[in-house]
Amino acid sequence: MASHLDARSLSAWFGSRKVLNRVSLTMPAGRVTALIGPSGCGKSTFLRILNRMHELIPGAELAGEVLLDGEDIYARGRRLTEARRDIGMVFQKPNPFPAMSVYDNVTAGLKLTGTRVAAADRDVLVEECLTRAGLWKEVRDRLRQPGGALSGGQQQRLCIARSLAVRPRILLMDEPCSALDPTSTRRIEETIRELAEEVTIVIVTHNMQQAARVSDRCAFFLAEQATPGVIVEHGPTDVMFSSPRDQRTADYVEGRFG
Ligand SMILES: Nc1ncnc2c1ncn2[C@@H]1O[C@H](COP(=O)(O)OP(=O)(O)OP(=O)(O)O)[C@@H](O)[C@H]1O
Repeated sequence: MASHLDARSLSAWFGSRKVLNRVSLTMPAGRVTALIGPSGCGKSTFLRILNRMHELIPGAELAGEVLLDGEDIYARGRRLTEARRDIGMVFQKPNPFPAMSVYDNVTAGLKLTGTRVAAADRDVLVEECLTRAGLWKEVRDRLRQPGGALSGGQQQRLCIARSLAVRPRILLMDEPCSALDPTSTRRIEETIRELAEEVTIVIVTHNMQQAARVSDRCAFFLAEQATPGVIVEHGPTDVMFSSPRDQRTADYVEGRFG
């Protein structure tokens, strides 16, 4: 069952510099939401707030609420590890443990998040996650080889499989294809579409074609003239691309700036 995520009036600071101002966005269950906007407008910061990674940066502050199926992940008594298990993250650069086997890479997150899986069930879990990440057929005969021996695109799908192993409710992806070639990019995009029914996905992308291909909804972030980032407009992807309400959205999606 996919979950929904609600960001309510999120503001963020690095030291005294405010970089997000009262940003609210609903990311519906079982949908892919793309965060788009020029460099430096706060997309990655917003994403890091969604799974409590922002607070790890020295000097970083935030205000607002993040509700996962109605429950605030920042509420007192909610543990950091709980939010991290429920809300997984895939980064720009594939980051498998290079010397660890493909198999062990998939199960690496279990211990870290305190997820128990009986030894007898691990083979099934590894196959399931690699299948869902669209990698099983390519690696089933290489499960004991190091993760670092895979191609860049395969490594990124291995990272997706690793994220899935702890059964997240939400998957955040920060420019997951920017280090990949076009073929690997298309493969990851297919994987995103296949996963979307079960896991709610939020993806940051600079590639407008990619946003149009993979997302159901889009949010356009902008930080004008050194003001903090805000969401100018959000809505169904086809509307954002074909008939945006705001001229700045139209200019951005048509490639006139950023
Ligand atoms: N660790 C940090 N310390 C200080 N300032 C930071 C830090 N990380 C980001 N910032 C600043 O916060 C603002 C928002 O950055 P962020 O990375 O969230 O933007 P972005 O929209 O994701 O950009 P890009 O598309 O280039 O990745 C920028 O002005 C950036 O310089």
